[in-house]
Amino acid sequence: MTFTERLREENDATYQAIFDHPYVQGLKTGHVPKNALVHYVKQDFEYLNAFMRVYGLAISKCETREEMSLFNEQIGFVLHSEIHPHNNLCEVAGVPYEELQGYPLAPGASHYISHMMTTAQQGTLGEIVAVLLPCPWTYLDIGERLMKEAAPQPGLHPFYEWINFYGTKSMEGVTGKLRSWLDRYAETASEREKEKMRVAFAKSCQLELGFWEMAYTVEEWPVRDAVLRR
Ligand SMILES: Cc1ncc(CN)c(N)n1
Repeated sequence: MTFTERLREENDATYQAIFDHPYVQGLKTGHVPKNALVHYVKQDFEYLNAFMRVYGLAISKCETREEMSLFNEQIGFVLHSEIHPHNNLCEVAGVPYEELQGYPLAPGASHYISHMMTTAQQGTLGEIVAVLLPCPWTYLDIGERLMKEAAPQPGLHPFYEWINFYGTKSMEGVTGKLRSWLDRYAETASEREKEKMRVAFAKSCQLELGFWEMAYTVEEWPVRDAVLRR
């Protein structure tokens, strides 16, 4: 069993809880409340900005051009492709995408971003890849399962574009590349470093689940106006 196969097995319960979450099930049935769609896009726009910053920090630790190119490509993917699923959610909500950008982070998004940033600043490249991998991998899992279970048709299912984006090839490429790099890093990592990778990966999986919950419950800070914008 490879290192990443083991990570997937160890976190299977979290993957399943993500798929069973009412937000994800709402994407399947075509019924997600408008305020949950809006909250998700506001928070995910900021999350993906942070994700690109983490790729930037990873590049600062790369030894080879091959590694630099991997992270550089992924920044391009987030910038130019991952806007499509956001646009789908905005269309269903009936709100222009531009109106949902630049909002303060809710607690769930803030926690996840802090976890990625701390790992990016303090960790090795292997730990950084481990902290990032659940992002594409859990969405690939959701997308593939929704493609099978909802079998959405263009023009008939409101979230067809979203499901089609994550359920087809787009996430497979990035997930496969990050997995093979992580397996490679794990081959030469010490037991202590591998343990840190396992913890970083598991925590990101949990925070993926927390992100859906944050969006579904439209989570805000307890005293909303007391929080600074960023
Ligand atoms: C929180 C989160 N996780 C994963 C993805 C898919 N890249 C996303 N857009 N947002």
